[in-house]
Amino acid sequence: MPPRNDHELARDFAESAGALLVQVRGRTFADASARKGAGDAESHRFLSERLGELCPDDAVLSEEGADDAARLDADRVWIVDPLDGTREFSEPYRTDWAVHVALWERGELAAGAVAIPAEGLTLHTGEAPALPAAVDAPVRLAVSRSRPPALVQDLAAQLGGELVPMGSAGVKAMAVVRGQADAYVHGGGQYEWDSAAPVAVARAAGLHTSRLDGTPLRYNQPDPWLPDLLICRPELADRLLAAIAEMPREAAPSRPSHGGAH
Ligand SMILES: Nc1ncnc2c1ncn2[C@@H]1O[C@H](COP(=O)(O)O)[C@@H](OP(=O)(O)O)[C@H]1O
Ligand SMILES: [Mg+2]
Repeated sequence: MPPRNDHELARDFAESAGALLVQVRGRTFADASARKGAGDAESHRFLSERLGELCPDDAVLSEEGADDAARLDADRVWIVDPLDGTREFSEPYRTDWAVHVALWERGELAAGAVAIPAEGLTLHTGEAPALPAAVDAPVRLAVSRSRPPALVQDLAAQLGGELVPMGSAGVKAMAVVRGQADAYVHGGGQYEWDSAAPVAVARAAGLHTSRLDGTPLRYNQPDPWLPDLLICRPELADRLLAAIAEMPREAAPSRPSHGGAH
């Protein structure tokens, strides 16, 4: 059935790019570095073509594409990460990688989808799952498996919580939506495409989303660097924000050079 609205469009884009990535992964199974390059490039090309075909009047901000300043005057901008968790995609048998497709419309995220193709799962803003009931147990913090920020390790120690390491910003945010973790706390660097779709889906599911200082996450900014975020169950937001405010400030991280939109 053809998509009826922007939520379903976002879901279809993410799901079909994910299906393509599953094929790329199979084809390049023996060569991790070829797999990374082919995954990023082929998913980006596919999404650019589909967006151009189905939404020709909308602007696009993609991790793998050249940034076009025209997006700053556009009413609708698709913010996409064609392959989030590229490192995990390149490792055999891991399932923690994702495709992010979000739609920003006149100042706010209007729709979004996160596909986790290796699990055959796509979560989207048109049909966000109900949050599992809260349980009285140590807080579980989803955290990067390859570069866990010191802030999150200190926070877990302070709260008596547990770290749940995994790859991909989308997979971590969806772990909170799915009840596999209670919060995703990130500091030290990221771009808009890493969090736009995950944040859209998390909001639709009723989660708290903000910067680490509690201020709103803003998208389609001139500079897409958006270095920190908190996504958590709503009943934990005040406690986590208060604890984060007490943490010693880390030195500003050096910003990595970026070969795509920046
Ligand atoms: N300090 C940092 N600076 C820039 N990007 C970062 C970052 N830490 C994490 N990211 C990005 O956030 C995504 C999730 O990372 P992680 O799995 O380590 O939590 C990755 O996206 P990509 O895979 O699209 O590059 C990664 O590049
Ligand atoms: Mg990413």
